[in-house]
Amino acid sequence: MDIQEWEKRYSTAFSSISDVLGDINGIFVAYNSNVDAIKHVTEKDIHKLISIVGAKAVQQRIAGYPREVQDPVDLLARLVIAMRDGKAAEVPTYTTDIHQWLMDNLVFDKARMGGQAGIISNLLANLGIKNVITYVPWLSREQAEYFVDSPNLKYPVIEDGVLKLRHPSEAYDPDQRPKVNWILEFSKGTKVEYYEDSFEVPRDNRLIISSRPSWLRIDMSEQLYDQIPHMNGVIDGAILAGYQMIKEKYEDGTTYRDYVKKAVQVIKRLKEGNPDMRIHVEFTSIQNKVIRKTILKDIVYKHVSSLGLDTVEVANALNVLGHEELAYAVISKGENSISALYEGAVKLLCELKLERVHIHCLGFYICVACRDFPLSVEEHRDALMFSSTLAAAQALHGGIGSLREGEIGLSVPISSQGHHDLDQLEKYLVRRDVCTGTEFEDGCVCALTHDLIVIPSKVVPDPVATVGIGDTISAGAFVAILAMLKKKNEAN
Ligand SMILES: Nc1ncnc2c1ncn2[C@@H]1O[C@H](COP(=O)(O)O)[C@@H](O)[C@H]1O
Ligand SMILES: O=P(O)(O)OC[C@H]1O[C@](O)(COP(=O)(O)O)[C@@H](O)[C@@H]1O
Ligand SMILES: [Mg+2]
Repeated sequence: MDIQEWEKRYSTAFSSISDVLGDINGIFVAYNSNVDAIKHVTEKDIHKLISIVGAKAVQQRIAGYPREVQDPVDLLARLVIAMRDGKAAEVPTYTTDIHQWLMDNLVFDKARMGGQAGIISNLLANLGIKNVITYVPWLSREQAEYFVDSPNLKYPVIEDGVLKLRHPSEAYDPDQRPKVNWILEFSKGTKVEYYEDSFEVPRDNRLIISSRPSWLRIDMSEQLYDQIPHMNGVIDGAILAGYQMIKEKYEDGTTYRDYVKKAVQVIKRLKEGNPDMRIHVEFTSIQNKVIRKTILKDIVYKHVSSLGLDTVEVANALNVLGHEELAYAVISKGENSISALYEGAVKLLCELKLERVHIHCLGFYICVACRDFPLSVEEHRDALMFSSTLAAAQALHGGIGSLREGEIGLSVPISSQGHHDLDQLEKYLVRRDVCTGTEFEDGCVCALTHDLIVIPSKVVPDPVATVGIGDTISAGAFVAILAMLKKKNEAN
């Protein structure tokens, strides 16, 4: 299908999804909200930082590929790697010294709502979903201020043993400290020269320095846990994220197993009374492989319906599931990478017993779904086009204040590179008899064991920021799916 025809489909999809979004009763979103301190790193900034810590030290540390930021050299090593590859990355830091060092040497441009759950909660409230029940285990006064001031955004509290839904500004813990992450955004074309090396940044992206203070827990009080089923009348689905925060061992003797068990119990409670409740997990960068594997095998497997990820995250997931070669093919830039992404998506769908896997890339999205999912491939495709429109609006303006503002994304052209990249996948699938070229043409393929939906996506050449676009895509598509399911159920 040519780009113009795709553009027409985009407009129709956006309006048909907009018409049904109001049918959703509500959605539960947990766990990670934080404050993002965003800094756009210029050539001058990066050279200044490298000269402070020493170019030779950075060069040596790059070889060690630090998976945690313990000092400024680790930080610079990971920043140079992310800028050199143009890849998104998130690295944890367990010390407040890094925050202080960045404050002293860089100073952020702006502070915004951060964390998948925080970003998604605000987005869905702004899109007008009737009840967005957001939950963060560390709701500080400062954090509460970053939630949109809207009556449909609610926080669960227990008052006299009864579940009440209040705005976060009426529910925060005054003794709780805020969690602040640093987002170091960089632009395509930025030139970096250091030691004996030099390069030009190939793509707009960012490095996230995720603060992990010792009080951080993916958890909820016993009382709230008991009351979860009372939310079931209000919500049609849940979006869960933030499991990357789980640590192998805690100072109090507990381990990741305790928190994984609790996380699974929460999902079970959410499904009590409504076993068909759909749960989406938004994946992210997880440096610790034990935790990454456990999240996939113990939380996602069998308990979750839908998974959203970017390219690097697909490779990371495949890697810990024992598909190292495929993981390597996914991140290699060659012609095989799009077919590897598709094969990877199918592996995740089958091995994790999911209903849908949505991979968002720059220029196209790939979604695989199980054959018996109660929506047609065309409906899945509408959800993807709706989400790509929102992503374009997010990249254009850095936020979406209403469904109307989301619609602005329609003015962003579909990526011709993404459209072209899909040709590689078509050739691969036709060669393997998965489908014919005609079947692939409109992005809807019914393969033997799964459905495959692909779309070329809209790409903003100079995004305001890249952080949070993936969350917007996955949440947008997932609520579109929930809305269409709701409509269908009501009609039956
Ligand atoms: N400039 C962009 N325009 C539209 N969409 C974009 C742009 N840059 C990135 N994206 C999309 O966002 C995800 C990033 O996902 P994360 O989970 O935040 O890494 C990327 O895959 C693109 O689909
Ligand atoms: O692991 P943490 O500390 O929750 O950090 C999550 C980080 O990811 C983000 O939610 C962004 O998500 P994406 O990487 O999907 O864009 C940031 O806002 C936040 O700082
Ligand atoms: Mg993401």
